[in-house]
Amino acid sequence: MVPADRPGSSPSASVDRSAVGDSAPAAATAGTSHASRGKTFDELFVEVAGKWQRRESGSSTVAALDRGVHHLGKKLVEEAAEAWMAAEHEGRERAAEEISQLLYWSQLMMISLGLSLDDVYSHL
Ligand SMILES: N=c1c2ncn([C@@H]3O[C@H](COP(=O)(O)OP(=O)(O)OP(=O)(O)O)[C@@H](O)[C@H]3O)c2ncn1[C@@H]1O[C@H](COP(=O)(O)O)[C@@H](O)[C@H]1O
Repeated sequence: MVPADRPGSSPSASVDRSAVGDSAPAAATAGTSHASRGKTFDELFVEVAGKWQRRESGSSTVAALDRGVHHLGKKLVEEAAEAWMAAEHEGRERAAEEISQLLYWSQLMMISLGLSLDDVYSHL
């Protein structure tokens, strides 16, 4: 469980409304060329942040966020290592799959800390 005094410790505190509120339909329709091959980073963020905000039952995202930053950090490192190994030994397709999981766990860490997409994009 995330400590109560940690930023983003509650669903309402963890989600930037600009990321999941009225912008959700726009995010879902933007970049429709991605529709046939998965989702964009922004679309996934809106989806998982919304699940956390609603405390959606049965969501593995909510269960993972409930375990807190330490768990998320371990998953982040695990997926980074798997992405590295896949890149060196398993080919581009497997590397792409592992990198997608790295992006997912990065998003969960962002949500746990109450970081918005813009908070991160401002450093790019
Ligand atoms: N994109 C992802 C995603 N990427 C990775 N993962 C999780 O990361 C784990 C990594 O898989 P690995 O193969 O490395 O590990 P594993 O051995 O299978 O599982 P572990 O033992 O590591 O838990 C997966 O088992 C998932 O739990 C994801 N879980 C969910 N999503 C998406 O997030 C959205 C919300 O999902 P739910 O919260 O489950 O509804 C949906 O669009 C999902 O597709």
